[in-house]
Amino acid sequence: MPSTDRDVAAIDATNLRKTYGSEVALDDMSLSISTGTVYGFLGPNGAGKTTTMRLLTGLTQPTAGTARVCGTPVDDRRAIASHVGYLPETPPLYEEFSAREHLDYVADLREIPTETATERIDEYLERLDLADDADKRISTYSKGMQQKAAFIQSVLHDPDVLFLDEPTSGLDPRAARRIREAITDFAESGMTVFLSTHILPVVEAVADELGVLFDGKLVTEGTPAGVTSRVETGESDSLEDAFLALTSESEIAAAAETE
Ligand SMILES: Nc1ncnc2c1ncn2[C@@H]1O[C@H](COP(=O)(O)OP(=O)(O)OP(=O)(O)O)[C@@H](O)[C@H]1O
Repeated sequence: MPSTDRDVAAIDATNLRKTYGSEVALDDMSLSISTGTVYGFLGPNGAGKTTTMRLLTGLTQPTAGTARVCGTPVDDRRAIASHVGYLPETPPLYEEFSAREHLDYVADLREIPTETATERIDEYLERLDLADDADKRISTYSKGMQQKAAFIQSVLHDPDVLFLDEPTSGLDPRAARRIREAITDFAESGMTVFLSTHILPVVEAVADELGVLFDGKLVTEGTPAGVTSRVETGESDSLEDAFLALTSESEIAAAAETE
């Protein structure tokens, strides 16, 4: 069970900015996300989603601004590591290991007591239908099987805040449903889940709140239903229409600013 104090925001970012040379990846972005929230993070390619997650997990440093996760500054990498779990878009896995060996190794690095680790690993392997293949080498796995192993790796230490980059990418419908169910269960147990995905039905199914990022700026926030109803698309009332309308409005505004 995550140990977060519910009075402290799970994620608190103020005026975050990240540049790579002349490229502005993130521009003055502020966020406050309460404990136990499933936060859907949407944005077109190149909007700055991965950059945001790398900043909030302490993997990269901001050019300006500050961020805290569970009250801990993200530049305190050692302390942050115990609070966060991160499933990146291309997860690092030791392909010569089996999933079980890999997960045992990660549990060891995380200093999870052996008995607890074995219990969790068995439970997750079972839950994600990976138990029968757990002793085969990861190099023989399909993309979806690798994604499942990486997902287990990201939650093994029972983090307070879980960052997921396209967690259902490459998964068949049954596996995708298992991940969605796991996300909902985690949130019920008090974990905060920060979910970046292009798969809008996943956001609609699990997110309590969402934020839309465009060109390094947060252009809207709210509940999925709130965002959908606030945006007059003139078409159907779907989150997809709202997302497309928001990001094209932002594109027009950004073009006008540069004229
Ligand atoms: N290491 C880097 N060096 C230079 N530019 C970078 C670097 N990482 C990201 N960028 C630039 O920052 C911007 C934001 O990239 P980022 O990967 O955060 O976007 P994203 O929203 O995650 O995109 P996608 O949905 O395609 O994964 C892009 O213009 C990208 O080219």
